[in-house]
Amino acid sequence: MAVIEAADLVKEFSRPAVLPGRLPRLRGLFSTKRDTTRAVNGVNFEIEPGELVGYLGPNGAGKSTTIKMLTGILTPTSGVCRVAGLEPSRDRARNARNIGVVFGQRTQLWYDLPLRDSFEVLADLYDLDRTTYRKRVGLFTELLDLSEFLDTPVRSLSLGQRMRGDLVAAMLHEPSILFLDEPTVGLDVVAKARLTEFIAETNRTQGTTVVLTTHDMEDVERLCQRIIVIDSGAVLYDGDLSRLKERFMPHRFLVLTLSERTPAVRGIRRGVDIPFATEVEADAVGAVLPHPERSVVLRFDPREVTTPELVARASQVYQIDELSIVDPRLTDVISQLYDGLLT
Ligand SMILES: Nc1ncnc2c1ncn2[C@@H]1O[C@H](COP(=O)(O)OP(=O)(O)OP(=O)(O)O)[C@@H](O)[C@H]1O
Repeated sequence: MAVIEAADLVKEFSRPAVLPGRLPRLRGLFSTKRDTTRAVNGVNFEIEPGELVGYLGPNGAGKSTTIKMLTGILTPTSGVCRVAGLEPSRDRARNARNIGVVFGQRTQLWYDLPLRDSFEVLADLYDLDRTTYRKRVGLFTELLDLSEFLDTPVRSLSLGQRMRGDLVAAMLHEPSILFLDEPTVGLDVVAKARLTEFIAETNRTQGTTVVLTTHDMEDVERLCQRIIVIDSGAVLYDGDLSRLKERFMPHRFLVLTLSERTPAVRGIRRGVDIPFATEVEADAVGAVLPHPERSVVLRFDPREVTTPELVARASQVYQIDELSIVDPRLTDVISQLYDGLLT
């Protein structure tokens, strides 16, 4: 049975209309006109216990608004959401016991207190006994490499340390559901790797259900089996990441660096026809090529031609120094989805 459900979920924000003319703010005070934004526009999905789902979409798509409804911070305008059987906005306190939340843009830790004190306050809030509290703080801070910062005031922590602190705070009561809204934004590669490893491990070993919003496709590739993509408040795609890739990214790239001895490298490239492969611009692979002036990028579909076959054919035509196979980037497919280019 689904642990998180959204059924025809809608959220509208309304505010006094901005009126034309002089002193618009003052005029707004006396006007009954309002502007309405439909941030979430009839969203439906069901998430099963133990799933790790990426909730993706361009800026302003309605991701955070959905998460805020699922955490009980916002009340839906219409439709329903349920989290572990509860309607979050009606049962906020009980819902809070089942969920952990991290908003990457905002901390739930007390800025002037040492990290440890924030954890203590939260432990009191959740009625944790001392032994459980110590065990969990010990375990989580060790896993997230945070033990040496327990006595540092939050305001003196780096962004990565603070974010890891936020994750510990969200996990102290061992919630069965985690909502992570851009948890890796602004982190360096090491901090990001530590955080994503922790999330994956928690999902794997504890069976924690995780809903993750992010703009970072590396996080998505590393963590999510399933993605829900929304735009303008409505679901564009809901399904397995691997199926999305099979459907929209079946091709691969063979990148050849031609030998310097190849006479008139660029001349030779023109008009060459290799069956089952199409020569494309170097930027199609999305990586910096070490020798762009003598590189050839061939796009091919592995269902039509195997890599050894293609390499054999290419070597009949080119003198090759090096070659590599590159997968297309998820980020390209996702942006095409956002742009309505994929159906
Ligand atoms: N409190 C609010 N009052 C009015 N409009 C709001 C409010 N919160 C969000 N919105 C609007 O609702 C829409 C969806 O915003 P939301 O923050 O959910 O998007 P998002 O997908 O999380 O975007 P981002 O990736 O930029 O964080 C946007 O047009 C935003 O301006």
